[in-house]
Amino acid sequence: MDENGSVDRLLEIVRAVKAKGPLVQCLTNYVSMDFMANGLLALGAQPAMVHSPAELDEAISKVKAAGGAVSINIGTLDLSWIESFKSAVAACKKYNLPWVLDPVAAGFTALRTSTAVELLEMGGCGVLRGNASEILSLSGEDGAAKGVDSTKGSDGALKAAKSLAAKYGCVVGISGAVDYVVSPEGSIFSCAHGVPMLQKITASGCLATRQ
Ligand SMILES: Nc1ncnc2c1ncn2[C@@H]1O[C@H](COP(=O)(O)OP(=O)(O)O)[C@@H](O)[C@H]1O
Ligand SMILES: Cc1ncsc1CCOP(=O)(O)O
Repeated sequence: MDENGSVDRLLEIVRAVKAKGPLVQCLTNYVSMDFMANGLLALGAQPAMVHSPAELDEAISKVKAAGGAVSINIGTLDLSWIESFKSAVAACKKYNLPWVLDPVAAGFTALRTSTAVELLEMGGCGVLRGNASEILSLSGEDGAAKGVDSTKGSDGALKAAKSLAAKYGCVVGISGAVDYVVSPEGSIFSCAHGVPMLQKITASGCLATRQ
């Protein structure tokens, strides 16, 4: 973390997560399901991949009661996933539970950009985390996404992240060589500890969003 951040505070948060073992309900893509479940277990959380509209309301009410979290990842988008995402956001709003969004490949196709924007417009997003191309495209710029990957550096998306954070009242994370976290008020935390090899395995960004 930079001079504004605190490694001690970060470690404190990691320890608190391990102590609590939060239930994290994920609506995520087929590519990352197993990797994300294992990554959450490694962190000390308890993953549950639940995405059917037939059980989302009940599941999310129980996640709320358990003090857990809901995360939405649009990675393998289709019309039935969109229905699930909207049901999940509606249930999060009903139970007053903030949710996390990973707008995978926003900007690569119009459906991905519009779906992510529609979900954000529904309200209640607590954290939005994407790569630079995704964050730029959500703020209306040309993010030049190359499929699920970014062609831009994370610092190039800082202005867009600030504007999205203010507009939707959520924390915005941009991953890349330097990971940035922007608060709704515009404070910026940075972590210049990118791991280039993480670009060589799929779903590392998906996992980062969950954590
Ligand atoms: N150019 C880079 N140099 C070093 N590390 C990187 C770079 N790009 C991404 N990473 C690492 O990969 C992680 C996942 O980020 P990223 O690849 O941007 O996510 P996504 O999979 O959503 O595109 C980051 O947290 C960072 O550690
Ligand atoms: C390759 C791929 N295709 C659809 S989802 C997915 C995984 C994307 O993972 P990440 O956004 O972490 O690169």
